[in-house]
Amino acid sequence: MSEDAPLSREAFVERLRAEGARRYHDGHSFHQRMHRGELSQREIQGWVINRYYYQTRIPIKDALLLSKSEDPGFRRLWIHRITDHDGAREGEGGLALWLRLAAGVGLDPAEVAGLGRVEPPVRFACDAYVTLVRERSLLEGVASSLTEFFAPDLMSRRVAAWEAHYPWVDQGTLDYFKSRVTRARTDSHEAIDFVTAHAVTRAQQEACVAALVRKCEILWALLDAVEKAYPPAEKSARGACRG
Ligand SMILES: O=C(O)c1cc(C(=O)O)c2c(n1)C(=O)C(=O)c1cc(C(=O)O)[nH]c1-2
Repeated sequence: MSEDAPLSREAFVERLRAEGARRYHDGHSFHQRMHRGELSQREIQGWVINRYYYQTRIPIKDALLLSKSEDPGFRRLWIHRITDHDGAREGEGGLALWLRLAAGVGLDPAEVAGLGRVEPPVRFACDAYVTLVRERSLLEGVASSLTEFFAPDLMSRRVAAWEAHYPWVDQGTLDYFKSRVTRARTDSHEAIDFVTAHAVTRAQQEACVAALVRKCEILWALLDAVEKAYPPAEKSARGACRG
């Protein structure tokens, strides 16, 4: 078989799964420490403040994706992703739920919504996701959303860890993650169907893998920046002694 022959659907899906699984941010030390219950309230708050910026970029990148499609069928399929985050009315949707989570970890939701405490490298990483979707093809943009393939397991682990290890969190505010488990599963299946139907050449398949890899790098860079800005307590104490 020629090197340029397209992979079968099965082999292509397996390749995406393997590349994503190796790089997904569930393996990042910040998430691992979160799951082991090792984060302080300040570290959790830092994550919530900064991840909110990621959440705000999602409906913007989905609007860009919609604008790239000539197909009403695709637009009908995809458009709910904007309302999922923005809600059908003020106070509804994923962004509102995230702000409830912010209150649940002891933050002022209005301050989080103001984005004034977002670290510059977090902005840079999240904006890179929007840029990727703006500058690459519709197919690559959809492929970059395939990290959601891995999100349901991570969110389930996160809910279990927060319930077990962070009793000071208002547990009623974990609804965002609970609601995303099913949603992310459906969304990623829609995206995989689209990608496998439209990546018909080997070059297109490779471009999809590359977009997914870049998205994993973006999510990883976000956590690197959070970890740097909110170091573990003993590390910051040691830093303070030296300083
Ligand atoms: O908490 C997470 O670890 C996580 C990861 C991801 C992801 O893998 O991209 C998303 C989300 N959350 C999320 O809440 C979300 O709405 C979402 C949309 C997308 C996307 O690329 O379209 N990813 C994610």
